[in-house]
Amino acid sequence: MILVRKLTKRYGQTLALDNLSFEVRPGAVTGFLGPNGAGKSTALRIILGLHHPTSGEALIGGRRYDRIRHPMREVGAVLDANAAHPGRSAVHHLACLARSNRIGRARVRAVLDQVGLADVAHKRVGGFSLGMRQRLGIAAALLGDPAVVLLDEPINGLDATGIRWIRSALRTLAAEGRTVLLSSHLMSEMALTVDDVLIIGRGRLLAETSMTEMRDRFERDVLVRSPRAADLAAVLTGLGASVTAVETDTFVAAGVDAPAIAAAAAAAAIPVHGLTSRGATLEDVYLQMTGEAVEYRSTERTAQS
Ligand SMILES: Nc1ncnc2c1ncn2[C@@H]1O[C@H](COP(=O)(O)OP(=O)(O)OP(=O)(O)O)[C@@H](O)[C@H]1O
Repeated sequence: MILVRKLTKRYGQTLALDNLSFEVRPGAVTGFLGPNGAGKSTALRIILGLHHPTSGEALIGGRRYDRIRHPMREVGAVLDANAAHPGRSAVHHLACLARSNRIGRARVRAVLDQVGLADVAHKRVGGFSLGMRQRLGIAAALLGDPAVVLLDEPINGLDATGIRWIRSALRTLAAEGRTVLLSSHLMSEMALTVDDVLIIGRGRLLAETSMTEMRDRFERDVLVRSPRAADLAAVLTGLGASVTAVETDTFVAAGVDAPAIAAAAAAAAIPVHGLTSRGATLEDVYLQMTGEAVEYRSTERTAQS
């Protein structure tokens, strides 16, 4: 569990975090989303004790990072996929980290297996692709078998195979009961990856919600096509939906989602030729939210100057 309470961080004139509070629960993948400069890295660095907040605090399992006796055993982080020295082999890199953190050598082999790098364990990191370096970063983060895992932009720049691998690795970590927090500036990267989402803009929390709730809130109605449109419309009205005819074979249903329409049509043996969920896409909603945050900030700045 990560708890961030009233975190404020100033860098000179820049207010990077502005009274930011949120919680990240165990057993789920949480996305930390915001445009460039929103304050994501600053918050992650404060959680990891690398930067000091101007005020407020960040707690991991109830304690500040600098009060944790064996940090690698409680929290693992991947801030930079290029953190390993290019001249070292993967196994050497991990063995050094394990030794300096008093972690048994057996964990090195275990994490290499876990991230699928066992076959290239003795190869120099300099020859690794970005996807392999990202896996090595995750292996390093998992060395101490921590309950909390933080990743800064882990998907950025990866190819489709790398993205698929990261997604399933994060799902596994969450299913093991760990707290998993990853940052990104792209909603498209988060939509298929995370359970919960925190959206920040200009250092402020804009939304703290689940992906399911985001979808439910913004996918508004369904365009339905059926050769027996009138019959299907009557069935859906009976279920409490409101229906507006568009053409003889097409109508719009609100208050009922596409899976429920499909199920109702199947139960009544009515053929369906098309179901299209409509409304703002997650990307639209995100851009609208963060765009407003940018506008708010520019007004504030003008007022101050
Ligand atoms: N060490 C620093 N000194 C001065 N200003 C900084 C420092 N680190 C961050 N900032 C500023 O604080 C704000 C938040 O930056 P931060 O890097 O945390 O955002 P971010 O959401 O991680 O962005 P990105 O997606 O671009 O990495 C920005 O205005 C940035 O310029």
